[in-house]
Amino acid sequence: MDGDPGGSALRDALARLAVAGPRAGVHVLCLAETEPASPPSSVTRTYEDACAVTPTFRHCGAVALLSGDVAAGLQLLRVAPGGPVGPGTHAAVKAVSAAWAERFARALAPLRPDGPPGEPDARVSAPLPQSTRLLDELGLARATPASLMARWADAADDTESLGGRARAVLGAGPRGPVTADLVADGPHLLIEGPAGSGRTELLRAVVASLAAAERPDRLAVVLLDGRDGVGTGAGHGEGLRVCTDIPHVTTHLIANDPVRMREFAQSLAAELKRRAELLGRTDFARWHAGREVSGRMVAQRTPGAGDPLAQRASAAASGDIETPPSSTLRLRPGAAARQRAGAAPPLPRLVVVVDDLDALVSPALGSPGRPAAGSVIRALEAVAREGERLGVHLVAATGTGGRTAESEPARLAALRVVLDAPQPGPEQPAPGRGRLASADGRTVGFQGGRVTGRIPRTATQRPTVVPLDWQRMGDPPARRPVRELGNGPTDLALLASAVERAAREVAAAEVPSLL
Ligand SMILES: Nc1ncnc2c1ncn2[C@@H]1O[C@H](COP(=O)(O)OP(=O)(O)OP(=O)(O)O)[C@@H](O)[C@H]1O
Repeated sequence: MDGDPGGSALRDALARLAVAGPRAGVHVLCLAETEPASPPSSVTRTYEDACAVTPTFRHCGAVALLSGDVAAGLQLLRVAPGGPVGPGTHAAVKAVSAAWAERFARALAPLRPDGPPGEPDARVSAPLPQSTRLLDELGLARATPASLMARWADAADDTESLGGRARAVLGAGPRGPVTADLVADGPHLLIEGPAGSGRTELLRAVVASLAAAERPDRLAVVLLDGRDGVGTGAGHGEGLRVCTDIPHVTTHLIANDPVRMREFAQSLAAELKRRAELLGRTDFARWHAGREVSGRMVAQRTPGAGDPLAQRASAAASGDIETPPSSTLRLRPGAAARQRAGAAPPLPRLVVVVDDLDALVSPALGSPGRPAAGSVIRALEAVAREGERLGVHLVAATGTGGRTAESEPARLAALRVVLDAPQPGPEQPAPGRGRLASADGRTVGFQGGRVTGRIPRTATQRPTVVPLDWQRMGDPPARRPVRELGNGPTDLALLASAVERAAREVAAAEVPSLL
């Protein structure tokens, strides 16, 4: 491979795999210039040479030899502590070019070990970028309905997140995208940061990435802007309203109208009660597990169209009956249509996303929503306390300090993000720089993924030259600031449109609004 421009990158990528391989289940570890079907002695010699250069090879369970002028032959070997224990599978990778080797190396290079800190491989990490696009972190630079549907299909098979995935990608971390899994590590997430630190943008990224990870009839999103900053010149912009084109978003409330705020609080409390009654003594995940097993039997017992009692029992079992305070049982919007169609209504996960929680906890004197802020907070407190069992998650952003820290939504958040104060200046990172901490003490830094930026104008991107140490040869390609189209659609709009088309394609049932 000497003289091959892809060779050094490939060699470095393989050296990284020597560290990551056994954990990642990958055993392509050793690069060598051997002839296909080399005698065992030469294989052993090659292995010893490779171990002399990269001692970590010795700890690996298998070795791949790439042979021929441009590494066209691939041989997998099992390795015992003393060296290879005989030839393994042969494969021919025909007509492999230097460009292929480069692409292969680049594809392998971002693989990182996933071990606890303190182990030698935890050192392998890249510096955080100054800014990043969320779509790049999601691997959806060209968001298409097909790519989203593939993710949703994958989520349906995920036994770790029964009833729906709630996995938010926050941005770029030192070892790839940083994810907050509300099911595995939540249930709730609190984002703290001073004004201008990128809290609202991070909430938008959470909504966008939740939508990319799960279909809209398995995960619904409710948005609440705790402060009506639109038009105040406070730079608050559109708040969470820009997310309302995403089909997962069923409800958007701005805390400036006491009547609607009280209605929202009642409706959210009623939703918790409906879920509690529906689930009985089980919890959200187990309820879904049971339904998946008994799905066929339930389908066979669909009640007759002319039997109101049987219909009512079925609606109660499926959660379609609105719960008291109303003493009359009333089908929720959309429930009648679903019954006519014979489709089982979903019990989706619900994520309540709140911006400016502090403005609800301590509403400013004279703010229009002040009279009803208490009722909204009480409903959010109920979500914080009971949400885990009911499949309802809270993601809230707040300023630092003040009374919010003592509120239940803040106290009961197992996942916490702290954002840095914005730093002015061209060399400083963009807003959105912060750390994610989980309840088990793990902390990871990240640069938040921007989602309301304009789609980049790739045609005007020029090549960038970056000096690189040989130890960093396996890093992903250097990132550089993207130039945005001044008037094009935002990444969020691009994603929302693809999500909308994907939702239509999979015929996702609509989840009713809380308002
Ligand atoms: N991850 C990011 N990458 C690039 N720019 C960002 C990022 N996050 C935020 N910004 C920019 O920083 C500015 C402030 O962001 P944002 O409104 O989200 O902050 P905030 O903490 O909600 O503050 P405020 O509530 O005062 O508006 C906006 O101009 C936004 O476009």
